[in-house]
Amino acid sequence: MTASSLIETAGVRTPPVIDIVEITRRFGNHTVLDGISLNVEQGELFGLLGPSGSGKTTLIKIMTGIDRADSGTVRMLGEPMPQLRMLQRFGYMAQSDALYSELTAKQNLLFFASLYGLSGAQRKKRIEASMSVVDLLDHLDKPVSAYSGGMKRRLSLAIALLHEPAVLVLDEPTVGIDPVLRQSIWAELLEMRSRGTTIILTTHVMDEADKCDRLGLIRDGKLTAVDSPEALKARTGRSTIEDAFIVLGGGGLA
Ligand SMILES: Nc1ncnc2c1ncn2[C@@H]1O[C@H](COP(=O)(O)OP(=O)(O)OP(=O)(O)O)[C@@H](O)[C@H]1O
Repeated sequence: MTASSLIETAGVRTPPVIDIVEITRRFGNHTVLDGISLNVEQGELFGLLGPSGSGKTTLIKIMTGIDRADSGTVRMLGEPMPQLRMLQRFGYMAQSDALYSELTAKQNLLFFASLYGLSGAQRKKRIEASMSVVDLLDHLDKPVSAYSGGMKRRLSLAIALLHEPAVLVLDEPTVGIDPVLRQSIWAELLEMRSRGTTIILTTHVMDEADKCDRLGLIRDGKLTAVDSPEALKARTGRSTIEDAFIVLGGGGLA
């Protein structure tokens, strides 16, 4: 770990929750991530932005140990990744839903609860709390095959929240979710952050980007800017994040 990757908190050096050093990932001769380094600190809400195909999902998969980098290192909560036992310490919501469609929502939740080591009254409480956040309590016993696309996204988010993980990694969590529910999900994310949860997410939605503590822009395999939304706007003299990133990255984000 580099000296700069440590923060000083009340005299105690706390390692970053995510510590990425010089990650490179190639698919064939296409270098998707080119020497990316990034720290995310405890309790931060960090947003990754970038044009479609810029490598956001690839970086997130490497962070969580689902994919491996060709070179570079990743630590989560001080542990080198990938590591199976870390599954209990972070929640991950993939872009494409990883659900068992022939099972009911509840059976899916019970499966992930056992993976996370939840049982008994705690398991029941957490299933109800997570499904309440995504407004799916009335649909617990429906097979996932009968869920709409948006309901599947919401169930995937409930699964990521199920074990109250220290770290939440969410790949476009609100795609396909209506504006009212999107707001209540954001209220919950902000509440979780205030309780100390570290949240890393990707988004194409600019008002969501504005709610993040810091943003990272990926472009052509590199992190071209990392800063708070306010600082990025001030630095570029633009009033919106979208315009700021066009200045910083030389292109649109969609
Ligand atoms: N398994 C793979 N094999 C080959 N190429 C891949 C693979 N996974 C990703 N890529 C390529 O890597 C690049 C980055 O993809 P990635 O999914 O990380 O982008 P993204 O920024 O998340 O895009 P979006 O915003 O559209 O979700 C793309 O060109 C994609 O085609």
